[in-house]
Amino acid sequence: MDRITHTLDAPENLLPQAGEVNYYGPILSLEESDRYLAILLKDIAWQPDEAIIMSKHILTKRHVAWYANSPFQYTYSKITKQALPWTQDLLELKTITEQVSGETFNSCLLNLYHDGSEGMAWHSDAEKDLKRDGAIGSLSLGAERKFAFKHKRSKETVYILLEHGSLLVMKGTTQTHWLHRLPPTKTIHTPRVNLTFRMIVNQGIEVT
Ligand SMILES: O=C(O)CCC(=O)C(=O)O
Ligand SMILES: [Fe+2]
Repeated sequence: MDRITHTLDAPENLLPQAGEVNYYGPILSLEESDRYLAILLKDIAWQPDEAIIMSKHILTKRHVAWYANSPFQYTYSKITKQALPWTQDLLELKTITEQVSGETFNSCLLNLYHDGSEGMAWHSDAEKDLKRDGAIGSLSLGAERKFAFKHKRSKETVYILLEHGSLLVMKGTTQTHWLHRLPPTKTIHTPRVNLTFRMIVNQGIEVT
């Protein structure tokens, strides 16, 4: 598969206004997708996500992990996490995502949804440590799940199915004007791994 050609023909913007979301479909072969899914399920340092919501300490069923170029600290849902060094497989997936999207990333937040009962609520990824209007490259492996965008003011909603081995790129003012979520579903009984490649800019808090 000649992945580099994809940068020349970025797919149409899925959003009708105020942001840019490109869905490239599967960018890995089925064999590569199956292989990376099995490796990531086994090798990633998966842990429940922690958050402080309305003064309550929450541990999610969904598991997460955080990798980056250097041991950045990253604050997300009021909890500060420290990045782990890239594994070989994550670096390969980062390179592929960069080649296809034409973007550059220095970190990756991974999510493991064990089955359809786990999802992610409406949010936007606009934390202060993220590059403003920077691209987020979202690679999906495993169970095919529905993903939704909702415009913050008009409430207009856009849905997309995220296939095994596929890439979705969110950029421009998407995080300013749109929320996104992964709805839970009763019909999925197998795991999904999602990798969101990001660009962290607040290097002042990098731990060396
Ligand atoms: O699982 C997904 O596809 C999206 C995850 C997400 O939105 C995030 O990690 O911020
Ligand atoms: Fe997100």
